[in-house]
Amino acid sequence: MTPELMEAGARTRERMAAKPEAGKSGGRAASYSRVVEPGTLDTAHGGILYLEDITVSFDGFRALNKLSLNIAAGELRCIIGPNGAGKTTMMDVITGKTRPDAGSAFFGSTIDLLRLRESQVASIGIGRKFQKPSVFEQLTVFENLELALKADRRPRAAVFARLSGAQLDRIGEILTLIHLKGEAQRLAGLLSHGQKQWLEIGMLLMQDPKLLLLDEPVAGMTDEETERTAQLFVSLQGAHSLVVVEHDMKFIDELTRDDPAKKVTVLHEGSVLAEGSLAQVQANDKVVEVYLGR
Ligand SMILES: Nc1ncnc2c1ncn2[C@@H]1O[C@H](COP(=O)(O)OP(=O)(O)OP(=O)(O)O)[C@@H](O)[C@H]1O
Repeated sequence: MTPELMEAGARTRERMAAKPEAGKSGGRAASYSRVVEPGTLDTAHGGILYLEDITVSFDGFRALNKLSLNIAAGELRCIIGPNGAGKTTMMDVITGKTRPDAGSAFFGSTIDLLRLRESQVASIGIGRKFQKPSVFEQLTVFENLELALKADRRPRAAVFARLSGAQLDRIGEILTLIHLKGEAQRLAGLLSHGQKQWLEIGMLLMQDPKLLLLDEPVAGMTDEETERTAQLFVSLQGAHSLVVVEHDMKFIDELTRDDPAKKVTVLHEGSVLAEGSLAQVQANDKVVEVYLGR
């Protein structure tokens, strides 16, 4: 092989390893290297979420200001930041609820999130948990999970359709994971606040999302429930990617305890102020000034 050919090959490999170009749809480089089904999640380059230079303005006020953030496949990323930092707006952009004025957002290398509607984002494997639990209080825990499995979301249709053995097994697994095995036949409305949060997380897991977005999941939980939730999330990393927005530093500490190098991102005024291990961001003067020192 000539040096020119080797050089050209190296350049092609570099291009293929690069993440998608900002603003372009579909990650052309990825399609050179292997066959990727349209709409299929491609994490071969290691990343599951790429936000680049996202800007969102509300009446001239920049809620997000050239925000860039990359999440690796299987990663559990904690996002902290003071009130108004842009955390919810960032989730809204990822899930198609808010369209940015500028920037790009890719799910894996090839799926351009900015071209999808909110309902499509949910169906490609991005699950979002809002702060307030929204379970069907008049149904049992089991029926809530059953409902989350079904395409037809009307409670009566879902409850009366027969479940396959595999589906029953899956519900059993999730019940164990969310610590509600003993409560399966209990009405969801009778659960504690923390248990309702777990049930809703279980309902998301029934859809087997690749990326879970969790907005202040432990707000209102007891210390014990918070610790169990941290254990649950840590057990999900790897098989799922998780982005956890949280104010509770004790919870962040519990989420990062298995790996002290685990990244924590601090948002401030719509941009990333700092990123690093929990110890690093806690020792960062800018972070102390805008957030932790308050
Ligand atoms: N629909 C909207 N119209 C106008 N301003 C908005 C809108 N949504 C958010 N904002 C503003 O954008 C900024 C970022 O808000 P956002 O809710 O994303 O912050 P946050 O980090 O989630 O805050 P919190 O921790 O309080 O939930 C805030 O100043 C907020 O007032």
